[in-house]
Amino acid sequence: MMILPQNLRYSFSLDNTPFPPCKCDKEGSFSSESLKTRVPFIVQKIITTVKNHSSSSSSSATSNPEKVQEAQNVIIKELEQLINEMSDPSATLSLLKEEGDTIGDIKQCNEILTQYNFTDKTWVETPFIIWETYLYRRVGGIFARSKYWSDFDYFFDQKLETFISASQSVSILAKQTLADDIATLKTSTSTNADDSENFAGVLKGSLWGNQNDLSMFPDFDGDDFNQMQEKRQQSEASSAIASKAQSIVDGQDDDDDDNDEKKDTNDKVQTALATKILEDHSPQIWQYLKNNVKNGRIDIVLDNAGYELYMDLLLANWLTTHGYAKVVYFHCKRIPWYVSDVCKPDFYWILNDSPSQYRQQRQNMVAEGGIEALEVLTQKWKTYLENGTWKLEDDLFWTGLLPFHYLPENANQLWTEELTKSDLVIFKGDLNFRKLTHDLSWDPSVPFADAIGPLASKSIFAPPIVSLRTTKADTVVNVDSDIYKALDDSEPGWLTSGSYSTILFSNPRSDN
Ligand SMILES: O=P(O)(O)OC[C@@]1(O)O[C@H](CO)[C@@H](O)[C@@H]1O
Repeated sequence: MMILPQNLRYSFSLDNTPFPPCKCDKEGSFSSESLKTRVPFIVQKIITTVKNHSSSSSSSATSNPEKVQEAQNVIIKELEQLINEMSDPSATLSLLKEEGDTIGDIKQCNEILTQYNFTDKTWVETPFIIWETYLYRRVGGIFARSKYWSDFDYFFDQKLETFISASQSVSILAKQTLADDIATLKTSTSTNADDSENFAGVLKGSLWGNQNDLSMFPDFDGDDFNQMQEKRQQSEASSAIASKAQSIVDGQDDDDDDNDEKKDTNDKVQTALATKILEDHSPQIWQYLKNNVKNGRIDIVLDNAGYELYMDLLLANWLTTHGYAKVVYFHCKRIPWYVSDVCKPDFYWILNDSPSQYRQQRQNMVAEGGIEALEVLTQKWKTYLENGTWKLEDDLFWTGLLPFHYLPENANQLWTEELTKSDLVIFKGDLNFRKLTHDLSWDPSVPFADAIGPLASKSIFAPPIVSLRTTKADTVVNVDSDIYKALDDSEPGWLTSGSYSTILFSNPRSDN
């Protein structure tokens, strides 16, 4: 493990980080491909979506079709301009247009762009996390400044596809969850041992739900939920991994002196490759919950809508029903974000509309009794929202340009009034992980708590933090060097395939 010196842990600044930020300067890298093809494709798809919507959801739209059309043309022009800038090697990040931008954080965004001279940097020179976030914020501004399109979610239809097409899985899980709920209510015989296994199950369900991220599959058409899983498997060289693991095992007799050490290494590598969880802190999280949290406050910083959100709701449901959470705060995005991130309407859609959508579209593709179970569950979740057991918030910090190292100083209210009062803050997904770790080219063995800097600091009352992430970008921390090397040697593209994951925990409130 590489431990960072204290002074480097806490003194982050955008232009002074302990490791270099991930950028697009390496030909063929994920970030460089993102700038060249993946992200422009996403913007192009927004243009198509806008063209296909002759009117927006705005109520004034129908009475003013010409104005709507005019506004549509302006939006398309600005989006095309954005695509051109991304491919222009001399273009720098321009300031966001302020006039008419109603999102609420335009001044702060432009201050950051100016303060760190991003307006003098080309896209290639700008850290990946900054330009990519800037891109989604700029698209948000283009719509927000348009009178007739300001409430239009250009990703909405795509977002629900993963939920609709996962009807089998959703309905089976609804039935199982309902059965567990009833059993828990009827008896108080559930023991901590049962809880431990059940908790690991819902936690890992929420973890793997993160594979369903449409910014990595912008052409996903929703016909088949398995299509996305299959695509992931195509990028896995499973046999290569198996043979690598085998060669490590075979090599264990080579040198008798190092036998025990080698066996430990082999076991560790094999377990990681078999479970696909490269570092798993779930036992520590469970110990913390069991011993410290009863009727507590849990926060979940959400990632993707649709199927992933459903898995997060099942996790929250379990924590609530089993008495660990008295209140769960869900944090979602204010504006459409990284294609499939949850906004408030996506959350309400699952609670209000998903059972009827299944009735209309998927009658024959759900488990028997599954829709009824989903109805009961979603009804219960609506009651949770109504009576304040669950709360849904969309602070603008989550769609701001800054990594989370700057959260305590830059989102004071969110930090002091909300997150520091939490017993556990669960950050979902890859983007949240990148923002937690500043998206640097870390030495992979740097501990999670070191990489998140101030968010692991006792002195500012940082809460216990969990990151549940399937790996879809180049940044990795808290992964054993042997495991990292085994994958790097055997499986090109493993870092960004989403096939591997980490469950990481930092607890600044513990005495250790
Ligand atoms: O946060 P999520 O949904 O898990 O992932 C978002 C994501 O697809 O966007 C980035 C590039 O756009 C990737 O690094 C990352 O995986």
